Amino acid sequence: MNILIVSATELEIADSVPTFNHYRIDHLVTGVGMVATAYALGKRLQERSYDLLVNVGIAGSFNPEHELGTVLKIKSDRIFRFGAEQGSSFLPIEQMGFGESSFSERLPAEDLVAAYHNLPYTDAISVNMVHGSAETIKRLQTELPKNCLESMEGAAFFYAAQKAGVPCIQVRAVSNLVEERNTANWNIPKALQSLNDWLQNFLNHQKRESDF
Ligand SMILES: O=C(O)c1cccc(C(=O)CC[C@H]2O[C@@H](n3cnc4c(=O)[nH]cnc43)[C@H](O)[C@@H]2O)c1
Repeated sequence: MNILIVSATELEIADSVPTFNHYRIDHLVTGVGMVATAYALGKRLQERSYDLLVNVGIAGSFNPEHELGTVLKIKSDRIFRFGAEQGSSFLPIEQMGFGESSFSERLPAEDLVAAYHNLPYTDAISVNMVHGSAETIKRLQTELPKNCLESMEGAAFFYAAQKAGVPCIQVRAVSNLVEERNTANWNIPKALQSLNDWLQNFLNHQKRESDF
């Protein structure tokens, strides 16, 4: 199985580069945000073909009970607030007739190993502006699924993969709660450790399985 690992930053995958090299697995660092991700992944998929795209990264969680470092797989991811204001309400892009805002994982024909299946699923939103106002966050906690995560790339990753017709999965580790901005509460090292532990375990099992 020819796998491409996709992350927004070098930092998010740095600890796993020796594993990528060992198995000759490609990786792509897109830059932060949906525009950078869609461009970089779209370009790469014009140049090379893959059996599976794996987006990994850190994320914020809307669930205040989430322990930092928790690793989750993303079932579907939505470009947040993609549409138009209509008076005091919001008109989604779907209702405007200009496309879609929500995109999902697509599993490959070859079964994935237990390291993937054993992860809990959640949904996510992708934002251009990280939420940091207590008022907005309180409202979103009632609107979004309880364990919803927030990143700046996931929906664009699924979008580019869907456009190219390539199976795709997304796995994120919680680095922070989505709360009034206070980066002193973040634990990026813990999230990176659990994300990369998971990634290396997944690749070790998946590559061994595929090679038999
Ligand atoms: O300094 C800040 O306010 C800040 C806010 C969000 C992210 C960062 C980063 O340095 C990491 C960028 C990277 O992390 C993902 N991420 C992590 N937590 C969140 C979040 O709460 N909301 C949205 N994105 C988040 C994101 O996908 C970026 O690629 C610094």
